[in-house]
Amino acid sequence: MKVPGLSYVSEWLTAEECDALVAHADAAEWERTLRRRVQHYGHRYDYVRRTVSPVPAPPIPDWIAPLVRRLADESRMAEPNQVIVNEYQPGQGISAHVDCVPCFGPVVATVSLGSACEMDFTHAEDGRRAAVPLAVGSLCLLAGDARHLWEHGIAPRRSDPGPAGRVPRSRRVSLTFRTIPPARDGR
Ligand SMILES: O=C(O)CCC(=O)C(=O)O
Ligand SMILES: [Fe+2]
Repeated sequence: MKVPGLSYVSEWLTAEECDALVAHADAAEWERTLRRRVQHYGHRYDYVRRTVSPVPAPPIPDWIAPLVRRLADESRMAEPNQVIVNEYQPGQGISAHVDCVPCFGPVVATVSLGSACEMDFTHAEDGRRAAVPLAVGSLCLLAGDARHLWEHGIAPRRSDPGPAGRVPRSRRVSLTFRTIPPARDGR
């Protein structure tokens, strides 16, 4: 099953780039307010109110800025101004959701570091389902229906199905890039 509007770029980052990004993330401060640890840059997202928070976030750091520029240079999305770093230990996931449509621009991009995982997509209206493996170093872009009509989530489990049996997860770190439109950016 294909998810319309989903683009997947394998090996967008090299293994060395992935390792360096995880090391930078670990040298930065993790927030522990959710079950999984996160870092918010550019703008803070308020998970309770489900909107962009007026509470300021640290600016996008130098170790992430080259990826922001690269996404824009490759015309994958309008230059992102918000980045959330998520950490998933084996057994942790994220419940099915659509990223806030009015808060963010039409493309949301995620890179996967540290461990592969399967991302589950469910059509919010007709219930169609698709499981998309996200490899280390890959870039996953959600636009169109994949961005607006399909929910995405990660099951809180310790392994994923693979071509030759279950594949154990290890610690995964993801970077998700979003573009807050100017009207909201100016708050
Ligand atoms: O970690 C991921 O790959 C997805 C994160 C996500 O969906 C989100 O932060 O909205
Ligand atoms: Fe999301």
